[in-house]
Amino acid sequence: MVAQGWCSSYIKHTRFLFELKENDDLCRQALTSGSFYLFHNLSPLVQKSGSTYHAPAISCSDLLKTLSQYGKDKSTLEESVLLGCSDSCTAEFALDLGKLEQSSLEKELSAEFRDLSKAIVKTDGKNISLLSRAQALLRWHENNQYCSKSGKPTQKNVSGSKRVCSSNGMVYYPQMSPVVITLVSNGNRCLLANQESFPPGMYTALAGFCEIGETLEETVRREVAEEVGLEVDSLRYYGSQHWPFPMSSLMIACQATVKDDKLDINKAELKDARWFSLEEVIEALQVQIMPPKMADGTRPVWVPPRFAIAHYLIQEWVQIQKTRLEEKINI
Ligand SMILES: NC(=O)C1=CN([C@@H]2O[C@H](COP(=O)(O)OP(=O)(O)OC[C@H]3O[C@@H](n4cnc5c(N)ncnc54)[C@H](O)[C@@H]3O)[C@@H](O)[C@H]2O)C=CC1
Ligand SMILES: [Mg+2]
Repeated sequence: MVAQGWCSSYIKHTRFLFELKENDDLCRQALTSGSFYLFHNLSPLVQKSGSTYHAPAISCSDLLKTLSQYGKDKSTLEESVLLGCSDSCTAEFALDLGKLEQSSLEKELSAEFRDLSKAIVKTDGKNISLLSRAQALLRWHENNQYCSKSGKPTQKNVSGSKRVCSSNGMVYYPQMSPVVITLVSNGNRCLLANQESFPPGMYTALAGFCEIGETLEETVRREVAEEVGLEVDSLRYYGSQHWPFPMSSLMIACQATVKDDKLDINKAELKDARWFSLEEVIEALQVQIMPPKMADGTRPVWVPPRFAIAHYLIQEWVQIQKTRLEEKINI
């Protein structure tokens, strides 16, 4: 049994959450003293402060007061999913109130439900990962209410770490799809691509879903060959990020090099792909997102903003190029 308030270190937090995930009674108890991030049909509740959004954590007592206005009681809390815990080990949950009327809820809570893909640009870093995780988990539960084998309903455990089929006991765990995102470099220049579905003028590193049975390295080699007709020569892991759009993905970012740089663009996948010099990439990193059209009717090239791992992957390439240049000058 874990008492509240005793844990402060990362390991203690992790063990606390581990118990909550699997122990329904303990998690039910944590619900009554937890804090809640609210959603409405997968749009998070946010409050504007200046030009940024902040997701308010609603206490259990405040939430129960709000729910009571709609004739709901504490049994509604069990529709929540566990997200994590605060430094003082208050369990944090996400709850979708999509069945209640949106505008009256917004008035009641003095905040708004905003589409995450739009709100994310203005949301602070810690809130972005929390809301991404919450939305992905809520969406997974919404989409997995029936067993794919028996067609019978599945039941969520209290924390939401799994669903179990009521007829055959099959256990379903929240899923995400691995995606590689690769910044290809030929030494002096890097390759950025644009897809039909991207906002106008946005260029980024090559991305692609892993296929069943592939290693990460195989996916990178296949995607680069498929999309731009190049053979990867070397590959280095950079970092990863959970990405909630359009479903839940684990973005695995890599730096790759190629020897040959003649592009053969797959037009079914990409609208355009180009080699960019260090100066051009530095310029693109400085362009605001969704820039207005220039005098000639085109838009300046821009890259994904700071909430996307692509941004940091591109920044790292710039840093490496700058260091190389400095080393050359110092020789
Ligand atoms: N966080 C970041 O920095 C960035 C994230 N991305 C994300 O990467 C993802 C993949 O990029 P794409 O070039 O679109 O991938 P892609 O090159 O693999 O093409 C997408 C196609 O792959 C197929 N596919 C295979 N497995 C799939 C699955 N599990 N889910 C959906 N489609 C699947 C579908 O036919 C789909 O049309 C996108 O969802 C995009 O949002 C893309 C660039 C930057
Ligand atoms: Mg792709």
